[in-house]
Amino acid sequence: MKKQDITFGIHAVEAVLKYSPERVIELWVLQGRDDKRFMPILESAAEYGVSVQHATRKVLDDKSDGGQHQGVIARVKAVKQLNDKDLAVLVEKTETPFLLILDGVTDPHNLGACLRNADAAGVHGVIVPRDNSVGLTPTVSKVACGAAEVVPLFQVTNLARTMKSLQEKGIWIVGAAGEAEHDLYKADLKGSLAIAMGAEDKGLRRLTRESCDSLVSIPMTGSVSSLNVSVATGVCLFEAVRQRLS
Ligand SMILES: C[S@@+](CC[C@H](N)C(=O)[O-])C[C@H]1O[C@@H](n2cnc3c(N)ncnc32)[C@H](O)[C@@H]1O
Repeated sequence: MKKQDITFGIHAVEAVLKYSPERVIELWVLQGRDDKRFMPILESAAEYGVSVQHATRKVLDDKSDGGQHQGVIARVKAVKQLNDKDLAVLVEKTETPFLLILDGVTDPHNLGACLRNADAAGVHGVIVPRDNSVGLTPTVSKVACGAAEVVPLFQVTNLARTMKSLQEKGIWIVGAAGEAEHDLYKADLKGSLAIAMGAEDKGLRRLTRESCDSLVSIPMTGSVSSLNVSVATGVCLFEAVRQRLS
C-alpha cells in the first residue's frame, strides 16, 4: 500500500481537511491568485498547522498529472484500504444497512460520481471487487467532491462470497440490469439492502447476477440501450431513498 498520496480540487481538499485533517501533510496552492474559494482551505490549513506552498500552474499541473486541480493540491497520508472484515464490522453495527455494490467499475469519473451519489443518498458503504476495479485515485476523490472522505469504500477479494455473507446477515441484494423484467419502481427497496450495479462495458458479471436476490431494470423510453453506470446508480439509490422515507 502507498504511504502517501495526493488529493486535488477545492471540494476534495476541503473535505480531507474537514474529516481527516491528520492525513494532510502539506498543501500547494496556485500562486498569485487571490481566489475567495481558497479561503476556507487556507483557514483550515492554518488551524491544523498544515504548511502551504505557493506554486505555478505548471507545477500544479505536473503534480496532479494533468488532473483538474482547480489551483489546490494536498499531499496526504494514504487512507487505509478497507476489506471484508471492515465491512462485517460496519454491517454488525448498522441497524438497517443500505449498501452499494459496483461490480467492476473501471472509470475513475464513474466511481467518483457513484461515491457522490452514495453519500447524497445516505449509503453506509460502497463495495467493489479488489481486482479489475478502480480504487480511490486522486481523480476519484476530485470527482466525488468530498464524498470519498466520508463514504467507506470496501475492496473485497471475492465479491460473490461477500454477497453471500451479506445475505446471511439479512441483507437483500437487488441487481440493476437493463434487460431485467422487473421494474425498479415496483421493487421493494425498504429494509436492509444492497444495490448492485454492473461495469461500464459488460454490466453485472454472471456470478454477481446469479448471486442477487432479484434483478430490476430502470424503464427506458428512448432509443439508447442503457444509462451510464453513475446515472443508473443515482436513479436506483434515490428510488430506494424515496421508498425508505415514505
Ligand atoms: C453502461 S451499463 C452496462 C451496459 C452493458 N452493455 C450491459 O450489457 O449491461 C452499466 C450498468 O448500469 C446499470 N444500468 C444502466 N442502464 C440500466 C437500466 N436501464 N436498468 C437497470 N440498470 C441499468 C446496470 O447495472 C449496468 O450494468
